[in-house]
Amino acid sequence: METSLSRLLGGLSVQISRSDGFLPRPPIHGEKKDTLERGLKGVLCVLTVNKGAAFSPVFIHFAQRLTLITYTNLASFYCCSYHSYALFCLCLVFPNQQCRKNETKPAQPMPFVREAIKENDERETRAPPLTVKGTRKSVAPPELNKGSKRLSCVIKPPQMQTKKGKFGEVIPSKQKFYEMIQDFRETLEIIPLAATDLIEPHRICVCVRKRPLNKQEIIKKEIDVVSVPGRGSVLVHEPKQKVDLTKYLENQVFHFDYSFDETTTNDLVYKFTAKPLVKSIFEGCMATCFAYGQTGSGKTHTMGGDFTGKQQNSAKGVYALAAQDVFAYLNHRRYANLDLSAFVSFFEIYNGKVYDLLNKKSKLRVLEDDRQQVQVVGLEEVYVTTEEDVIKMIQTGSASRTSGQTSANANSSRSHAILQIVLRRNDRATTLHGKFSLVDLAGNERGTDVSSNDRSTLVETAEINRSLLALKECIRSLGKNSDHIPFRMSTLTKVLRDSFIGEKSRTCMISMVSPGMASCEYTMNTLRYADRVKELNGHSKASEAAKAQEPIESSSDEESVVHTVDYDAISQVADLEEKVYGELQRANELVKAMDQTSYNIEAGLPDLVDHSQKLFETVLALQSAVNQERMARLNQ
Ligand SMILES: Nc1ncnc2c1ncn2[C@@H]1O[C@H](COP(=O)(O)OP(=O)(O)OP(=O)(O)O)[C@@H](O)[C@H]1O
Repeated sequence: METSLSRLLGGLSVQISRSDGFLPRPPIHGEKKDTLERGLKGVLCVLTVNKGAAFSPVFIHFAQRLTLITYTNLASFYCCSYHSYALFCLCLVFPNQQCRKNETKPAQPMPFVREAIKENDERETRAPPLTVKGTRKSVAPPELNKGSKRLSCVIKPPQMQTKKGKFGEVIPSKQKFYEMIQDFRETLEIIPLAATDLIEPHRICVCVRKRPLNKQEIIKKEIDVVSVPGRGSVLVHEPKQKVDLTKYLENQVFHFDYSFDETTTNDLVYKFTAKPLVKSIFEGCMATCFAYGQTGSGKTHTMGGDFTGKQQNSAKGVYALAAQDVFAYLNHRRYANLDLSAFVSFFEIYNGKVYDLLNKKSKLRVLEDDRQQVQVVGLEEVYVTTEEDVIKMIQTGSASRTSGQTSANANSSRSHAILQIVLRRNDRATTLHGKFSLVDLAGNERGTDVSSNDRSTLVETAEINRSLLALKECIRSLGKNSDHIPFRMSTLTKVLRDSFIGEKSRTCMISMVSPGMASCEYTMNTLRYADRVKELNGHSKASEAAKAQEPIESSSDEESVVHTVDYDAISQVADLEEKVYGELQRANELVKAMDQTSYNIEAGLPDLVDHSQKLFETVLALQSAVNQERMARLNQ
């Protein structure tokens, strides 16, 4: 059991989870009403967790004193705050050695209650934070915190708290929230990531990057609702309002492998995310680094480089930084004897179709052979020898990605862009040695946009939704070491198939979030998605066992969107449209053959009949799929 839930935070909704990522949902199901009726202050969740054993949360009420009823090898217990029912959050951690099997713990005095931040500012009891052997930093013994990835943010002791910040330029309706957030922030101990911090090896690494408020947001007097205390933690201060119009914050906390605040440079992000993957491809791995997030959250800034005005500085993006290291490693004595060469391709996937960004955006086909090897037929793979070569290609490709569109940003957010750096041996067959795919994903907010009646928007939405869901499932399957990887679910996962299979797969997802209050919902969606990707990371068996005992629950928000529209019907149309297109291209070839003076109609006839039949059948199937899709949309 994770023992690092050792911090105290007022007003937090605490996610209860085991160290292997298992997350019971909802954590205090069924207890809320009871608690409310009895007029009690909250509920205490006692976790009787024995690593690998069944997870059985036992809930007991408490008022003034805490009484543990039963526990088995108790590692930690803490209380969840649900702002409507309880106004505090309590998190206590006991060292393992204090707890013995089937032992009943004597009643503990409730040492403090810290209030949630409310608009009317009535302060409830606030006693000093719980201390362990005189230290105020954590209620957990230091050895229990060591190496933890789930460290939460720390409440500063009162003497360390700074004075409440001055209210800045914020519009009046947001002022109260701004103040509450500022109040909350003052209680956080910020531990930013440093370049000297240890880089832990991960097979799947999930992290979050917050961008600063941009000029437009500052002009609109937008408030920043995301805090990054460090050590992988991210907090979203969700502004809420009760029926009596009282404003309050719902503070949601997430934990990832790394969290990068708004001051973090691309260099530092790269160092902790993609850099370890570059090394892995020299060791024969298939690595993938994804930039995920809503439009405008900083995906392109991170991958393609930051902007100075309208000019993108490609040398400062993860693409170029990775290329730089590839060339450094190629010349490194450790890898020089492998006799490798680097090749680059750059393509985008829009509406499930692949376009070559290095070859005038020509449309490419994705084929799977008998051995389930997926090929992007005709994709230009350019031999590169310097970082400058790659930067030029990034610039050419990026320009191609957006050219001819009225809104470059809007367009880019609808397609996935993939830069691949491939290492091949300098043998006759130019054998593949390792591959690094760097992916700037389509904006995830598109996946939730189901309000449109415009078919092309729906198709776009369906495709983005489908590919992002497929991606999540493939990474989760990789984390579970599952035999079945659902890569056929989307073109994106098809072309990245070899990144999801085998021991040699490495994945990193950088989830970008916008800080503004207006983006709060999208930010939450992004963080939930990232959380799901990470959930089973590296602890397949135990998590699966626990999962089997978990009641079947409704899917998370971002998944439920899928059911709003019949995406299958839409996808079916897209697939058949693609097939008809292919058949027509074949027809073109037949026409060309017939143009030849040497053409023999008698010999060619069976082929013509066969092809015409296929084309006819595919067109009929397309017609029927279009009708089905229409019906599905009408029945929504
Ligand atoms: N970490 C950051 N620091 C400073 N500016 C940033 C940062 N991240 C993003 N920006 C700025 O925010 C704006 C939007 O970023 P960007 O274009 O990278 O978003 P995006 O997620 O790729 O959007 P889209 O999905 O529409 O392509 C850009 O002007 C970019 O320079």
